[in-house]
Amino acid sequence: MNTDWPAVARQLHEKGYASLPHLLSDALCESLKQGYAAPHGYRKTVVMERHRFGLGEYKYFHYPLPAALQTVREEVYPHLVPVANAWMEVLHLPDRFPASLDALLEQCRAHDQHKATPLILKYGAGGFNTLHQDLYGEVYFPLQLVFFLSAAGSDYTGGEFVLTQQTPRAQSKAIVLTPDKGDMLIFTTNFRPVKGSKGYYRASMRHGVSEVHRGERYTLGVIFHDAVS
Ligand SMILES: O=C(O)CCC(=O)C(=O)O
Ligand SMILES: [Fe+2]
Repeated sequence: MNTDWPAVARQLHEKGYASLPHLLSDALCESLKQGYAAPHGYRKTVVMERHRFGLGEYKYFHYPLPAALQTVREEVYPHLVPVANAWMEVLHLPDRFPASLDALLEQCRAHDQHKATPLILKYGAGGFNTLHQDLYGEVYFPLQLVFFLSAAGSDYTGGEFVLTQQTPRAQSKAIVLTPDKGDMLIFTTNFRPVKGSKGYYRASMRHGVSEVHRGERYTLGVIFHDAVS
C-alpha cells in the first residue's frame, strides 16, 4: 500500500475521516460483489428493514476472512492506532489500543466478542442505511473503513455516504461524501476530539447512507473490533 499515512493522520485529526482513492482494483470489486450471492463465506445475513435499520441487506463474513480482506484489516489497523490513542489522550480517557490487530482481537475475545464484523452491504433503488454507530460490545476501536464497490453516477445515483457530527449544545452537522469505485474511506466509529477554546471536547459521529435513487450500490465495511453476536 503506497499511502502517505502522516497525511492521512492529519486529515483524521482535522475532520474525522479521510478518503483514499483507488485502493481496490476493478477486478477485486467485481469478485467481492459476485461473492455476495454465494451461499458460503458468511455467518449472518441481515435484512435491514426487519430491524428498521434502513432498506437493503448485508452479510457478515465468517472467519477465516477472504485473504485480501484479512490483509487489509491487518495492515491498515496499525496505522490508525496512533490516531486512536491520541484521541483518547486528548479526551483524558483511559483507553489505549494495542499496536497489532491480533492484540485488539484478543481483548475482544476476553469480552466475549468472538464474531467477525467485516461485511458486504447491498442496496437497490430506494435503499438507505439509517444513521448509526457500529459498536458490537465493550471493546471498540474508534475508526473503521468502508470500500466502495460500485461506481457512483453509473452503477447507481443517490446513495451518498453521510456522516453526522454532533457537538455539545449544538445540532448535528452533516458531511456528505461520494467516493468512487475502489476507494477506501476511513471514518470515525463513535466519537472524536474537536478543539475548542478550553481544550478538546467530544464530538459524537454517526454514519449512514442516503436514499439510492437508481441502480445497485455495494460496499465492503471493515470494522476492527469483533462482535458478541
Ligand atoms: O454502505 C455504506 O456506505 C455504509 C456501510 C456501513 O454502515 C458500514 O460499513 O459500517
Ligand atoms: Fe456502519
